[in-house]
Amino acid sequence: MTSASTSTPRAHDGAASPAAVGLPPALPSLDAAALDAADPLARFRDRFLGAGGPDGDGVIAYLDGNSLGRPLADLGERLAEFTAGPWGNRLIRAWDERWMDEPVRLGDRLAEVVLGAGPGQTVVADSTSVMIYKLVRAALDAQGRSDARRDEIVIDRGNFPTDRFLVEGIAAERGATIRWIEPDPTTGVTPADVEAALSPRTAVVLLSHVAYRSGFIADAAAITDAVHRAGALVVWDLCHSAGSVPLELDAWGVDLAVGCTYKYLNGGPGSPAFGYVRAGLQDRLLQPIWGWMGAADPFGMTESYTPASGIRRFITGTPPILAMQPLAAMVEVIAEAGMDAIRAKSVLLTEFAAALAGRLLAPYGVELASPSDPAVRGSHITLNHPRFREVTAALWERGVIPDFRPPHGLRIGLSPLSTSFAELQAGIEAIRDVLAELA
Ligand SMILES: Cc1ncc(COP(=O)(O)O)c(C=O)c1O
Ligand SMILES: Nc1c(O)cccc1C(=O)C[C@H](N)C(=O)O
Repeated sequence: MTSASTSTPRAHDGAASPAAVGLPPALPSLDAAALDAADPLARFRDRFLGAGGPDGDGVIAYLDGNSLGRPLADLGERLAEFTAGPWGNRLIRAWDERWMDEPVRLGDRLAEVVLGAGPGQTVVADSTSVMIYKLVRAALDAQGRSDARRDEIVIDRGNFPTDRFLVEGIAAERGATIRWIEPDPTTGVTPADVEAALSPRTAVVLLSHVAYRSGFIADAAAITDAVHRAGALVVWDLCHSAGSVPLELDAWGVDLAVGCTYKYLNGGPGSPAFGYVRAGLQDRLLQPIWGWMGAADPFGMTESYTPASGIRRFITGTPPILAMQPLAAMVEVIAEAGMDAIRAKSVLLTEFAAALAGRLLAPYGVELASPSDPAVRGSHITLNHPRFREVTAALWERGVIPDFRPPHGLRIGLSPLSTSFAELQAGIEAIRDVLAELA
C-alpha cells in the first residue's frame, strides 16, 4: 500500500471485521447447481425482469448489476398505477398530499433498511455527482468558516472519476488545495493512508466505501474516527455499497454520505441519488445550490433564500418523484430479503467467482485485481488480462455482460438478489472460451 505518507503499511490494514460485514462460512463447494439449490434468496430472482428465466434478448449471464441493476418484474404495473393514480387522478394536489415529503420519507426508509441510519438525515434528490458537489462544498465552506486554515480536501487517486473531477472543480472554485492519497490499486484506501494525509489544514475527506475497480471495502468506522480526531469532516461515496454491503452510518459517526440508486438499488437509468447528513451537522451546513424546494417556505414565494432547517435544506429543485418509484419498490424487496442475507450471498458469489477464475482463467494469465479476503471485498471482483478489452466485446456479443474498465480490467458485478451461481459459472466459462479462441 502506498500513500502520501512515509508510514509502513500493514497487511489488510483497514479490514472490516468479518462480524461487521456478516461473513458466512467458507464457500461450501464449486457446484453451481448445489449452491443455487441451497440459496435462501433464490426465490427473489423471479422478482426481476429477465433474471428468473430466459430474458428474450439472449442474455446468458448479466454480470453488470453494479452499473445498472435489472428492473423489478412488476415495475411496468407499478408505474401504470402511479400514472393513473397519484399523477393522473390527484394531479397537482398530490404535491400537498404526498410528494412534498417524498424525498425525506423515501430517504428515511432507505436509511432504515440499507444505510443503518435514523430518520431525518437522508434525502433522495439530484444525481450522485450533483449531490457530491453540494455536500463536499457545504462541508468545505463550513470548515473554512470555523477555522480559516482548513483549506484542504483529501481524496484518493483510485476514486471514481466524478468524485475526483468534482473535487478538482471545487478546489478551483474555492481556492482549496487537494491532498491526494495513492492507494494500492488492487485493494484501496486504508486508515493508515488517511492518517498520513490528515493535518490541521484538512477540511474534508471524500472517499468511496467500496472501491469501484477493486471492490475493496474501506474501514469506514476507523477512517471516520481518524478524520474526526484531526478535526475534519468525512463524505463517504456509497455507490458500490448501498444495497450490497450492510452499512451503519449512525454507529460509525459518519458526517455525510452520497450514493447512487441505479446499481444494487435497481432504481433504473439515471435514478436520483441519496444524500445523508448527520443530524447534528445539518444546520451548520449551507449547500451551494440554492433552490426554492430547499428553502424554508417554498410556497411563500419569498424575496430571498432562507434555507429550510434540517435535511430538507439539501434539496434544490422539484424532487424527481416519478424516478423515485422503482427505488421505493426495491427498498421494500431489500427489507424483505434483509441486508445480512444479501451480504451473505454476495460473499458466496464473489468467493465462487474468484475460485472459478483461479481454476479456469488463471491458466490464461488472468489475475485477480480485487482483495482475496471476502471480509474486505464488496459485491464485485475485477480480473486483469491485457486482452480484456476485446474479450469484453466478444462476451457482449454472446450474451455475457460484464464490464471493462481500462487499462485491462474486466469487472464482474454480482447482484445478490438477481444473480444465480449457474449464471455466474456460465459467464466465467464464456470468458475462458473467448480467451482460448484468442490464444
Ligand atoms: C463511486 C461512484 N461515484 C459516482 C458515480 C456516478 O455518479 P452519477 O450518478 O452522477 O453519474 C459512480 C458510477 O457511475 C460511481 O461508481
Ligand atoms: N452511471 C453509469 C452510467 O450512467 C452509464 C454507464 C455506467 C455507469 C456506471 O454506473 C459506471 C459505474 N459507476 C462504475 O463503477 O464504473
